[in-house]
Amino acid sequence: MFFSAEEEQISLPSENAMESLKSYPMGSSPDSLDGISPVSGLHDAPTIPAIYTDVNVVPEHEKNELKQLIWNLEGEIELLRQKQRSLNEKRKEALNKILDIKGSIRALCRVRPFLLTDKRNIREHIVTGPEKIVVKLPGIRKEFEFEKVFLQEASQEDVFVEVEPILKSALDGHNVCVIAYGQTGTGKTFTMDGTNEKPGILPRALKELFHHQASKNNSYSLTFSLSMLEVYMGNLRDLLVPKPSCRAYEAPTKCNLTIQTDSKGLVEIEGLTDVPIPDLATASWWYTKGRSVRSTSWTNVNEASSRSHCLTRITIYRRGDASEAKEQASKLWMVDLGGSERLLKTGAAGLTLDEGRAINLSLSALGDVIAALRKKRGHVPYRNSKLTQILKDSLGDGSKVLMLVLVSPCEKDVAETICSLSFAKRARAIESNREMPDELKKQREKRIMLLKEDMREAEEESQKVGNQIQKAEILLSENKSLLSITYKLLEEEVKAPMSPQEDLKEAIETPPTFKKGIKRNLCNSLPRFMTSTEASRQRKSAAEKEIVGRARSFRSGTRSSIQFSASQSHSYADHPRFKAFLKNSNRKSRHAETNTLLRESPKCNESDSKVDALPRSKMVTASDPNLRVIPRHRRRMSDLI
Ligand SMILES: Nc1ncnc2c1ncn2[C@@H]1O[C@H](COP(=O)(O)OP(=O)(O)OP(=O)(O)O)[C@@H](O)[C@H]1O
Repeated sequence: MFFSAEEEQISLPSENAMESLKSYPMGSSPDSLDGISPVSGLHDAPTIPAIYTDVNVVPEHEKNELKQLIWNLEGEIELLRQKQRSLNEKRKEALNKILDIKGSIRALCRVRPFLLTDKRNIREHIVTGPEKIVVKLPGIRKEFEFEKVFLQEASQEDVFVEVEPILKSALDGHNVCVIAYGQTGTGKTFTMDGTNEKPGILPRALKELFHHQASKNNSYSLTFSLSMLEVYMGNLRDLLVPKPSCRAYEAPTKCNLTIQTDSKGLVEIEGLTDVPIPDLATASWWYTKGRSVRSTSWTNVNEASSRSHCLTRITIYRRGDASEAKEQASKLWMVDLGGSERLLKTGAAGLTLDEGRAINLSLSALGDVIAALRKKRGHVPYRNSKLTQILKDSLGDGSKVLMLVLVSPCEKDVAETICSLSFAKRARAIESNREMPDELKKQREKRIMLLKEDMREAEEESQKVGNQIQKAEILLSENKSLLSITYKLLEEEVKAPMSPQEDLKEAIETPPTFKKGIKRNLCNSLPRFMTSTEASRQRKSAAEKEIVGRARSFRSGTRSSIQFSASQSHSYADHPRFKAFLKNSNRKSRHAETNTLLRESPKCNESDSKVDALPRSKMVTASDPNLRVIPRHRRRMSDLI
């Protein structure tokens, strides 16, 4: 158990012992053997004194202390877990309050930068501020307030920062929706999916989810699954089916999924593929696959215009520890809506015209639902479109919605821009800042700041507690391993108790061939056939080196692992009880070793020396895996020299 460097000498014969052994004449026994009755036959054969050593240096009280330490550690880990849970609750509460103040339906606006194909006007008709956007046309001035307006130079990262709180809300168990809305070609797909160089919200969200999953700061475990579908011409099409090469009308089975709502109001789409995503690589693979089969076509406005609403669902499964055994599932919807468009402008005809009509109809239904929710109307018209039916349990009570309105900077798009901004204004859940008295506005901002501070503190504290839990768990598992080794030793001891008399009896029954390893210089009178050969001596010397080496590595390994944990875990290493235990253990080990050494020497001269041979099964060999820890194992002197 707690070995010291000196202990390795326990198993080695001292010079005196060697001398005393040499001084015994062959066939005689030392005085100390007087008490043992002679066994017939023993005197006929040359009596080889042997030394037995006992390397079991784990006294009973130390094992009990170890058990106590494990018990204490388990208790303290549980307390830390409770603390972490309450900190997480505190953080969650603060986040909910922030989101409630901001509104359960938040609206942000992003203005797309000019593209190479855009015609730029000298006169600016769109003026943007951090929270407002003003559209100016001759005789018209329209101002729209938003929680945030992203200017043309805003990066994908800037946008994602605003999405993160809603992501945390999803991780906390809420159903949430991030919806990109806007005219064709304004950057909805760019914002949601992005490019390889500039990843959008969805790939960043996946990365963030897995980052959170790996974080040790959780008192729960997380798993995720992914589904992707598009609402195309009023039909649902699974984007993750094995061979999704069809258009909606070509494969009715997977292209016309049905939506079910259970008694609790939870929505499920029958037959929709839901793939588990154990890691980011798998998630990215499925996501790329789903994206690649989305229906797009060329229009006057966008050469790869999305002709459908694309919905990506990440289901978050959250399982707490034993006290919170029930698994919770929440949905994170990422919705890239089809472009809102005036059909004449896009040059749509035939199928594309029908697609545009279908998109517009469902967008209008979505607007109605959001407006009804905002006004807290008794009836919410979810059933008016497939899109709103699917999102029913993620738009209503307890859910959070983030709507990103994408607009074009071009003058030719002004009418569309005003339509999109009006849609978002209708959807906003709270009164805009402009309509709020200054005093109230300030109070609101201050409250949000305080809550953010609370959230940050709780997060930091929870992180620290998470680290403490991790360190305590390492320490606990080390101590458990030590204890299990100890019990293994005890079991072995129980299985094979060996009294000196038994040893003696067995020695008598041992075939004489076993005596091969006895050295001639120990007993000059040994017959030549009983002495070891040069090869066997070399083997034994190698075996002995291995024995010593193993013992040393075990001891140093054991100690270093404890020191590692102790130095890592401030809370436990600094704990007076733990310090005392380690100190005590080391002291006791040394004490035990010294005692063993003192005890063993006379023992060698007593009963053991009368036994000249043990069967191989009772001997410790270099290849014995239990050698490092065998209690009371006995080694014959003759095997070591
Ligand atoms: N913020 C931006 N920065 C750089 N390029 C952008 C940005 N937003 C959009 N674009 C570019 O504008 C073009 C149209 O964008 P995108 O396809 O995302 O529009 P959309 O709104 O999804 O259109 P549709 O509704 O027809 O699918 C793309 O070439 C895209 O790379």
